[in-house]
Formats: sequence, C-alpha cells, structure tokens
Amino acid sequence: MSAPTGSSSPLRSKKPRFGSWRKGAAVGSTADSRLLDTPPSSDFTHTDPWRVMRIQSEFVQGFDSLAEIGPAISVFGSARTKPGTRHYEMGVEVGRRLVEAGVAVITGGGPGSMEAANKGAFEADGLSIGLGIELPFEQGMNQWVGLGVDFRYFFARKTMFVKYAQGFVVLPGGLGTLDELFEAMVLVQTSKVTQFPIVLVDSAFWSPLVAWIKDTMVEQGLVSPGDLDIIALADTPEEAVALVMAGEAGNKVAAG
Ligand SMILES: C/C(=C\CNc1ncnc2c1ncn2[C@@H]1O[C@H](COP(=O)(O)O)[C@@H](O)[C@H]1O)CO
Repeated sequence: MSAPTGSSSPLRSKKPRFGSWRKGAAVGSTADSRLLDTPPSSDFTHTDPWRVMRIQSEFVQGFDSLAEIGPAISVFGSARTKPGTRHYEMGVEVGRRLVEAGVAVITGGGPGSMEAANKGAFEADGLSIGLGIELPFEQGMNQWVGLGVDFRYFFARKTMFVKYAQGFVVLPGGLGTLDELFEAMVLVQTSKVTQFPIVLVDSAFWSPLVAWIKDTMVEQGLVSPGDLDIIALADTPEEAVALVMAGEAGNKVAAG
C-alpha cells in the first residue's frame, strides 16, 4: 500500500515546525536534545548561520552604543594622511569646527585623516567617535577617539556612518574613501536617505572626478545631470562645515 498523502504522512511530524524545514527530514529529535547531545566543538562557530548571529550582534552593539549621540557628521578621508600635512591640518580643523557647530564627529577610528578629525573634535571637547574595523594587520583605534565601537564587517559599520550622521564631510582619500563616498551618493540618488549633504573638501583634488562624472557619465546618460547636486565642493574647513551644517544637522542643533 502506498503511503497516504497529506497530514497523516509518516514523513511529516505532527509537531509544529519552526523556521525552515525539509520534507522527509528525520523526526524524533528536538532542538533541546540536539543542543544538549552535540559534542563540544568550536567548528560550528565558523558556519554561516553562526556568522549571522555575529553580524546581528554588531548591529545591536552599534545601535546600542550610538543611539544617544545626538546630531553628528561623519568625516572620511585617507588612512595614509601624515600629521603636519595640509590635508591632516584640514581634518583637524574640520573636526574642531564641527564640534563648535554643535555636532559629534564620527570617523573610521583609524590613522590619517580619521585621526585628524578625531583630534580636532577631541581637543574641542566634543564627542569624538571612532567606528573601528578589524583588518588583517594590527591597527587599533587612534588615540583621539572618545567613544569607540569595533566592527568585524564593513557593511555593518557603513550602516552606522549613515544612520547616526546627518551628513558627510569627505577629505581627499583613496579607495576606502571613494567607497564610502559613492555608497552615500547612491543612497541619496535612490532616496534611501534624504536631506543628506555630502561635502568634498579640496576642490583641486576632487574636480577631476566631478568632471569625469559630468563629461563621461552624464554625457553617456548613465547618471542624471541633477545627480551632480548630490555633492558640494568646498575649499576650506570653514566652508565645508557651513555647507554640511546647512542640512538636517543644523536643524537638529537649532531644535536643541
Ligand atoms: C592602510 C592603513 C590603515 C588602515 N586602517 C584603517 N582603519 C580604519 N578605517 C580604515 C582604514 N583604512 C581604510 N579605512 C576606511 O576607508 C577610508 C580610508 O580609506 P583610504 O583608502 O585610505 O581612502 C576611511 O574613511 C575608513 O573608514 C595605513 O596605515
């Protein structure tokens, strides 16, 4: 006799199932018994489902640590900028002026322009935040970070830069800086974030990139001419801070 179909099939458990399940999977064990019977091993911590728990915990930790920071601006720029250089001093001044304007400063917590912006914010007695990232080589948070949060995953960290800031100031940088800049530009372009000023400091550095977007991307119809309005160029920290504070950050500061 063939096996009856439907709910009385011997292959189907009568117990309620949780999460995803496969028809015909072994029945007779419970989540409790599998947990308690499994021999101790660390192998399972390297599986993708377990990684999801770690990823989730990064979001929880980030949300928890940053929920109360108040108005903030994220500052990006090269990890390789050396103290004493023009771009480093610009970063210090950007950090200081942002604090004077009433906002916290968020950076990647690393060296170079991140360190510079944290230094300016810290020395101005402001909230100087570093969102550190685990890298293959030992790095550590720069000494000017007052509130630090460490991340394993770039994507979780990048969520925090946008979620807890009301605008970006971008100093000259390399691939990491461009990655952060273009992600923010796409979020504005696709209306995932609104009222989000993105200010690029040092027009001599950024103009060739802006010209390429205009002359090649816009020209070939790959972006709209209006997309160029997503970014603003500044030549001084004073100008950059004024432009970024003209957005939602300024409204929040004014509202107290
Ligand atoms: C390569 C060096 C240090 C790397 N340390 C970093 N620590 C924290 N955040 C970093 C680091 N490197 C890149 N980032 C992120 O990307 C942006 C800078 O990248 P770029 O390629 O240098 O432009 C920065 O905003 C960070 O968020 C040298 O010692």
